Amino acid sequence: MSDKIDDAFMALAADHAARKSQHVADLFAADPNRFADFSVRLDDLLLDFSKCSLTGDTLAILIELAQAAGVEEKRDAMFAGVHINVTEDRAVLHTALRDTSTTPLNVDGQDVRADVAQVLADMARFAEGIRSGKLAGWTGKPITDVVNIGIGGSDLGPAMATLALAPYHDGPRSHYVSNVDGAHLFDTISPLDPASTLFIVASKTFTTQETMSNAASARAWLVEALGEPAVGHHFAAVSTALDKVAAFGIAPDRVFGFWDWVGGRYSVWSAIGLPVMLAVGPANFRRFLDGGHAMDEHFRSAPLAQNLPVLLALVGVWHRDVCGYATRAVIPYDQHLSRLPAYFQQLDMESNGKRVTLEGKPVAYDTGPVMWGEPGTNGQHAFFQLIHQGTSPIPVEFLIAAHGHNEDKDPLLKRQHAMLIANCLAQSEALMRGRTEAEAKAQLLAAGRDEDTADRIAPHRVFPGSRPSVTLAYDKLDPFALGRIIALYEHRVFVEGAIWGINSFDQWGVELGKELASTLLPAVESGTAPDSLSGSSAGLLQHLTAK
Ligand SMILES: O=P(O)(O)OC[C@H]1O[C@H](O)[C@H](O)[C@@H](O)[C@@H]1O
Repeated sequence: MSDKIDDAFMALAADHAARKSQHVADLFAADPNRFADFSVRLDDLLLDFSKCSLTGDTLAILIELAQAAGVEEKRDAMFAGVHINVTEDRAVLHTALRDTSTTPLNVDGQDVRADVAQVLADMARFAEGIRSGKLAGWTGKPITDVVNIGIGGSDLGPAMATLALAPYHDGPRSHYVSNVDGAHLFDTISPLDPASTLFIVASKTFTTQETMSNAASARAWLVEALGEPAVGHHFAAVSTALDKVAAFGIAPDRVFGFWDWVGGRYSVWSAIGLPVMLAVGPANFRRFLDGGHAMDEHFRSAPLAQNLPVLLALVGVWHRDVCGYATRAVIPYDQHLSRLPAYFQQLDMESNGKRVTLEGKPVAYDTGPVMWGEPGTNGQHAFFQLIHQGTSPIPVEFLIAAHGHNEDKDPLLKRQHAMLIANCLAQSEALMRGRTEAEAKAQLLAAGRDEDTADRIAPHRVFPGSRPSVTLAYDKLDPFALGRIIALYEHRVFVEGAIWGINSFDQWGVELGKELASTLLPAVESGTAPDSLSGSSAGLLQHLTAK
């Protein structure tokens, strides 16, 4: 870490220490412009971070920190195709997947623009064929159900986006199978008709154990019902490893490629998005890409102090490294975003859950926090107790649309959307404002409780307040808005990783478990624990394989 970065962190720590007992409500009282000063817009997308404990001075130091960490230079290197993923020696160019410009973009001597456009055109042709019924199943029945078999980045992105875009879903029904637990595949396909089912085998590497075993089982199910020759009509594949796909026996015109410069958790914009395109159609998929591109342009051009991904990241760094908060919750007040927390968990935690710098040295500051969440209002009735009154503050990221999709259909549904907004605002307001013991007691007395009871109960009804949250508000969750939100979070992860000096684009931490699982499979099947196994694992293996 450079001296300038250390200096900035030291200045932030001093600022935090000096204002530790300051209540955010007092910051609002002191500054009538606080909302305007601590919120930023990109068209209808508004990021409000005024309910966090930052002041203008804090923000100025955070911007210096971003400059000292070289965020702008690193961003430009990413967009230019420099191999910033140094441990895998790869460029990081998911942004190229949503860019329609024709200016050449050379990656390792190859202009990727034409490749991207070609795969998108192939996907659209295939999607239109399936959606129109022209590309039918083996017996001539049109495809009514699409089952995506993939895991991690080959599952979470398209599954999240398909659900998010449910109001635009006019293609075949979508299903997602990921878990190696055969129950996932079995429960999904049992009710389906093989003659009208299409499987998409989605795997960047085409070696992932879960996906390969689910694909083999799905193939066997299909062959048993329709015979071997039917396979070609009921399978498609998405991968960077085209040689391995060919070995699986999927016809080349049903194979959609992508490239090693697209990370798995950044791949929903690539052919991995095929099931989304099948669900909502190529035009809506294009709008999703356009939304991502709009955020890319903003990220590249807006000054740091007005840059949404940069500000979201700086607030994240403030909470993680200066305030010391170990987790952050993402709570979409949008039922269509109910898979967003799971998607963000991979995006954020697989990217920034790192303990060494780009140079392989231990990091000097805490890196990625635990990210978790559930949709609102459900979370309110489950874990919000701890967020309001637990001993460790948890920064919350609220997402809310000004308009729902159904509100024009029925006044009751319009009212429900108003209730959704009211609940979302109420939560962030309550977290920030809190309730003092005197207020709690006065309320109890007003409700007719006697003095002794009020004294006894009041401490339990105190909310400390000053609990941080940001709110991301948008007009309506359409494909464009979704693309913008996803790209915003991608770039936020990038900026945080750049400040911490880590590689946000590898994932070596998932390897050891995978290696051990493949060596343990024969032991589980034979019931004999290898000598190298710890007493615990050997004991468990014996217990699980005893009969
Ligand atoms: O797409 P695949 O090659 O099958 O990989 C699926 C997933 O598995 C891996 O273990 C990685 O941790 C993920 O980043 C990846 O998205």
